[in-house]
Amino acid sequence: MATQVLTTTSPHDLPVPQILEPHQFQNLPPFPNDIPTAPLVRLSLKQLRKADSESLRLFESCKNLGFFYLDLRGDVEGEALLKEAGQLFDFAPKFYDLGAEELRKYDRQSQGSYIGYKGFGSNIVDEKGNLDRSEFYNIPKDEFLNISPNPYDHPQLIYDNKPVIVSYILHSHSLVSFILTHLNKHLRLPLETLTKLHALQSPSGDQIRLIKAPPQPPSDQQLSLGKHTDFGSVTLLFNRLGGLQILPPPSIVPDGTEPQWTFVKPLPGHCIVNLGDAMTKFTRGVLRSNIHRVVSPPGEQATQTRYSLVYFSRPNDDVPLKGLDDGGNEGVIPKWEGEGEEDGMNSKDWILLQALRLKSDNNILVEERKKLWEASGRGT
Ligand SMILES: O=C(O)CCC(=O)C(=O)O
Ligand SMILES: [Fe+2]
Repeated sequence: MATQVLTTTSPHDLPVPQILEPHQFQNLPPFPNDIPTAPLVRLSLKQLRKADSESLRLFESCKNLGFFYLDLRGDVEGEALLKEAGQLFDFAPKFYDLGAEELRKYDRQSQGSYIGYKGFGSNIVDEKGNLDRSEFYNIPKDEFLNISPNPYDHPQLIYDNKPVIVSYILHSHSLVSFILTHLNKHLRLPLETLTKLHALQSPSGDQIRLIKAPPQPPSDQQLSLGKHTDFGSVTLLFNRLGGLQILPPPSIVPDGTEPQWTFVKPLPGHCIVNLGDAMTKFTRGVLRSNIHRVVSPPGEQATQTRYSLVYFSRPNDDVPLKGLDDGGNEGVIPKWEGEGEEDGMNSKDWILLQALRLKSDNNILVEERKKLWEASGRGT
């Protein structure tokens, strides 16, 4: 791969400490080396800062698969994010030790909000009406940056860790903006179109999600998280254990073979980046929001509790989810060819609808759950 020679020193080239997250990988059984893994392209943040070829690889990955690895090592901001992700992985077990009874006080699903806690088994995961096998806690950007007019309350342990949470939000948002800048360029959109739709200080559904999935009994395995695409724009994901699977599009599997659910192997020093539905809508299908799900970790890893850490970036609340106007720079985003004006639900309503539509529990009859699954459109 061709790289450009740097003639100036940028702040991103400063020496960086080698801290990061080694213990969290070292203390776990290894990811098996005899199972197929998903063909995510591995990009480097450091290269992305300086090499056009890396930027092009990013664009291609976002068109072909909508998922890629990003090596954060060797970059000041990248390493800061890795360090904070490591701190949040240390925080997660302590946080979930508060127990479901305590955390349920922060479940706002019945009030029509996805902020806070989602208990074990409260979403439908498949056409049979089975329930999920994971807990979430969603921490909203707006509340922690003090731009939410009506913040909810959270467990004290969250406030005790506010500095790392705020810093993780800022670094994640900044990394997403950087990725959006590259996509903006390749989509030939007017300067800053995408970053203005994702302004840090404007209200949005951006959030951190901390996930816990305990080991499942070998004789009774269900999906930990049902198949889905993310609803927002760009998702940054940190995994220690396997369990995440993608269903690759037919275009990238060998001719004559059917796409199979395939594990994404977690890599130390990297985050997994994937695009959500908003990016597909903005680009009328040029960029891909790929389907994925979470199952029990593979091999020996199945004996472990799986934590995972997500940052969901979403368009600002008032942004309509429809094709973007390329300002006359023809050629990348196809023109709207439907009847009349293109219509788009605003981001806030879209996220809320998607986030709550599979809400359920054991008190709802299986037949009802199957209907909810069908109505969600995820069976297709
Ligand atoms: O836990 C993971 O690896 C993925 C989580 C995920 O896809 C989600 O929360 O949308
Ligand atoms: Fe997801």
